[in-house]
Amino acid sequence: MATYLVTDRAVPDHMELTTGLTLRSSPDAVEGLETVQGISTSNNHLVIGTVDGRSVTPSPEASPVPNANGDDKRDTHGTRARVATHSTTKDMSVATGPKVEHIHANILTEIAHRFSQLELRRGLDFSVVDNERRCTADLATTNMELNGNNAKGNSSRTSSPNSAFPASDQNRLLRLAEVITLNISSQAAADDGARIKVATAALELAAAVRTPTDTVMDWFATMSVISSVRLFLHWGAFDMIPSGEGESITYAELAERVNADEGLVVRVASMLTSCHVLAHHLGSRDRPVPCLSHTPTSLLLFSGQPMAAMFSLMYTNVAHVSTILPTYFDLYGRTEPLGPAHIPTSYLAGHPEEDYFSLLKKDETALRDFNLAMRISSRRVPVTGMYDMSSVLQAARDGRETVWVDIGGGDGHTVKEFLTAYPGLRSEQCVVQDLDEVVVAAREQHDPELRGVRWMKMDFLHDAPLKGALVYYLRHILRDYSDPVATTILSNVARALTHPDSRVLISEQLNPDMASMPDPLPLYAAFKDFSMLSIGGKERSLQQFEKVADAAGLKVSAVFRDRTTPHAVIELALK
Ligand SMILES: C[S@@+](CC[C@H](N)C(=O)[O-])C[C@H]1O[C@@H](n2cnc3c(N)ncnc32)[C@H](O)[C@@H]1O
Repeated sequence: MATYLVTDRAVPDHMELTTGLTLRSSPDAVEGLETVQGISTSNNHLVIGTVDGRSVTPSPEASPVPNANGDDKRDTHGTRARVATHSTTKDMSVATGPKVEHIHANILTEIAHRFSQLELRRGLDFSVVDNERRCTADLATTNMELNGNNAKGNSSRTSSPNSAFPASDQNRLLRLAEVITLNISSQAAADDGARIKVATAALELAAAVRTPTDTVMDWFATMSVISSVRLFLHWGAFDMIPSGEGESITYAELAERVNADEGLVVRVASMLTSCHVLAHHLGSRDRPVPCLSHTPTSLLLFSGQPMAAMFSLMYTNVAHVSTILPTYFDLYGRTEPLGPAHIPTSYLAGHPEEDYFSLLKKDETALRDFNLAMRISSRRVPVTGMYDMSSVLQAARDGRETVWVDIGGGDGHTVKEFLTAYPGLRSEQCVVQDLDEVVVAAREQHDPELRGVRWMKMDFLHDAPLKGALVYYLRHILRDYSDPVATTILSNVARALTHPDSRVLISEQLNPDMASMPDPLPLYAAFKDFSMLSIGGKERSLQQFEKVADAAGLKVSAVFRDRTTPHAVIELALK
């Protein structure tokens, strides 16, 4: 058995290498392979021959100069080949007919990958070890023919001799595929949990089968999407596109409305149509001109929409902050920011001595956007349904004056959810405490569903909340702060626990403990934690919550986890 190794290093001497190997693809082979006839070696380099000896070297009149990333090319015969023009240490020498060209190892990986998609006879196993940009082919014989039969039906879990993926990866990939299939077809498909499972598994599956180059290129594309969305938001362009059923706007009309050159609008909009944020089409039959129309995604980006506000918030706290993060950590040291002041966002704003919320309350637009954006998090993350409310409802029935104090409750949207879900809880028994400006703005909304709720100003960094309530509820509060600040906040809350049955409820993402975590954090959970870094906050594991609670004189008395998200309610009581 000979093993062929496609690598960005020279093929080692000790490997058993064979010349004259004939691999022939079927007439209807995957595009790009139809000319590949043989793989053999010469001078410790892998050699690919073509059926008719033609070169796959791109001619000058062929499409533009290819690069070492392996851009698609066509030769003079129209043969699709992926060729790099210059040799680097990462390139492989490849003979194509009589000529020798340098082909990047990634391209060979791609070729190997495509071969592997063909039905291979007599035990040929051509597998791709993607993350090391290496592919291996174990050949049962040295003169092996490929035929083009479809690999249908060969879905064996344990042995798939012609799989593109190493056996070690196959089980994981099949498991992910199974999660997708089961959740798509299950009765529970209407359940949001099933949808989340499908989306998460599909993302993981895609990540596992993509090439490293694809992955990195995607980052660049994402950066460009962010930049183009930001421009269109700033120009009010999403608002200018008519949103009625079947309505659209020409690029020229949009350019006029946003006071920009049409050419510029076309380029920015192309970014957005390419990733389906907006839709491009050729207008109506009677007016066939290039047009733009909304998609369900772009409708979220109208001004005043919570998602548009969340975009602005995330843009500042993640994308914009990234421009100063290296300098920030050079200056303050490579440690978690302690805050509340001297955090990356206050450094970015040119006021490092300020904390996040004092900066926010000085900027009316930013504050409004922030409060609006918080509605997204309550939609995506459950508010009710986790905590066992029986003792709360009993206290409400017993007529307790203050049952529920929402600390940092913003405009009261979470209290509203509890009041709606649990009619036994009366609005007069609920208090929302927040910064002065926030309370004033919330009161001014005169939300009829919050009539009766008591609004009180407080600064949780310094003050104790209203004393003697049953529940002190902190949703998405501690994660905005470092451990020392979170301890200060909890110590202030603990001062209000004058009644033996009083409880503190922390409603936040609950990360697994790193020490016993078999898998990496899901992307969404990791991103939420990372985005908190810029304001000096963090997402925590139970052990981390226990630590801050303990330092504040409290103990974890119960944990209520959400069924489908990493969110939980952690109940604390006096030690
Ligand atoms: C991330 S939001 C959470 C809002 C709400 N609890 C939710 O889950 O959607 C943080 C809230 O804490 C409030 N806040 C920030 N600093 C505060 C302070 N020092 N004292 C009281 N409230 C504060 C903010 O105004 C904001 O309403």
